[in-house]
Amino acid sequence: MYNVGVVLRVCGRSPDLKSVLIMVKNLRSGGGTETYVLTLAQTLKKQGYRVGIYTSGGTWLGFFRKKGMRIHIAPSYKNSQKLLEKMLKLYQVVHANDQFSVSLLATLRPLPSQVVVTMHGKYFKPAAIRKSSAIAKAIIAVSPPIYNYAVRCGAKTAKLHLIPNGIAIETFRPQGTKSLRKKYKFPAGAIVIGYVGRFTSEKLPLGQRISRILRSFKAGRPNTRVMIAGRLSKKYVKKTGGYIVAGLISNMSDFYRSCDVVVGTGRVALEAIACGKPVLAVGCSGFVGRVTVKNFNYAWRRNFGDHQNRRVKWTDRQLINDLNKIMQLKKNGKTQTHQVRNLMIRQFSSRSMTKKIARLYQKKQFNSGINNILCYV
Ligand SMILES: CC(=O)N[C@H]1[C@@H](OP(=O)(O)OP(=O)(O)OC[C@H]2O[C@@H](n3ccc(=O)[nH]c3=O)[C@H](O)[C@@H]2O)O[C@H](CO)[C@@H](O)[C@@H]1O
Ligand SMILES: O=P([O-])([O-])O[C@@H]1[C@@H](O)[C@H](O)[C@@H](O)[C@H](O)[C@@H]1O
Repeated sequence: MYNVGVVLRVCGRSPDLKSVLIMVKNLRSGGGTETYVLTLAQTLKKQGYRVGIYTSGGTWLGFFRKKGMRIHIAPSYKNSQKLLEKMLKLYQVVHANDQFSVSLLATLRPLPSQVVVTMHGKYFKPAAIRKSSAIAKAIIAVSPPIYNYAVRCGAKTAKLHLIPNGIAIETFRPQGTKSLRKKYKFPAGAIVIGYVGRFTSEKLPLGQRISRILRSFKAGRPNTRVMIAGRLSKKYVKKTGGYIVAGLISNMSDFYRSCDVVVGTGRVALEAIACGKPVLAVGCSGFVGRVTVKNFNYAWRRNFGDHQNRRVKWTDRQLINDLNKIMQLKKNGKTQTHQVRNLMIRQFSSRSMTKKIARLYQKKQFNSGINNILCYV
């Protein structure tokens, strides 16, 4: 019997790289980096990959374990070279998701050869981007502004790939329960507006501002209810009758389905669209407004308000006007929402994201940077 690896090598190809160690220093609850990692890991597993997660732990460790993830804990992350070297013998590819992981990988000797890095936001410092460019065979930017930012920081374009976030559309779908309406005893015909985002770091002022606007929007509208969700929302926002502060939610699809409109950005916007809801996109970098078929591409090129080359100011009035418009849309609005969902599903499913990423895992040669960007926009 021939050994498959030997046969492939004789043919000039390397064996399939079907095991991946995904690195993320912190597993914090309700964060986009964490849900990206979880979605990627689950989809890879479905496609036959062996997946491990290398982390120092965090408040979402139990949640990840419950989802069946194999976790390798390095309590002292920064100094965990010995453990990481051991782990790297068990996996063929390593996929880093933050700058701490890149820095740790860069201290190994010899350097691992099969490194892929995803940049989720501008919090990747320029030095970490240059390090990624030196050690990785591929760097993924999750949106065009992050791609441009990486280029400006000195990443080699031949290694850069624009691959948008992917959403598990089998979980985030219109069909299913709307149990939060029952839990919070909303009347049958209530109009429910939901805001979702972590109340930490750069997203704290955004969350506080939107919560304030929604509170005043609700006043004088007895049939309207507001639900605020996200890590630490309970610390920063006060609940009052009909204005619910739900805190951290672990079953987000149920939350979206319980809403009539969702305000959010980044993955939140994509997930709510997948659940068939009209979305008002506003994020750390600016305001997009209602996501429509017409502005869908514009919205995605800004990661639904989270990423932009320059931060753009917006007014409370813009958000209120768009909310009013969404409330007034009836049948026509439903058709639009359905069409937006179709666009989303075509481009942002976890299957299609993982397919593109798996191609990078298998990749040996680099294309020119121009090809990389044209493939995905
Ligand atoms: C400022 C910035 O650059 N942020 C980026 C960061 O995510 P960031 O952490 O800012 O968050 P996102 O809004 O993209 O996603 C939040 C995630 O947390 C989940 N959630 C939220 C609240 C809650 O109570 N429970 C819960 O599970 C949501 O379902 C969602 O999947 O990485 C994401 C993935 O590449 C990008 O899309 C974001 O643009
Ligand atoms: O700032 P914080 O909320 O402690 O942690 C956050 C993570 O939960 C999030 O997933 C990531 O995308 C952010 O950049 C940040 O690291």
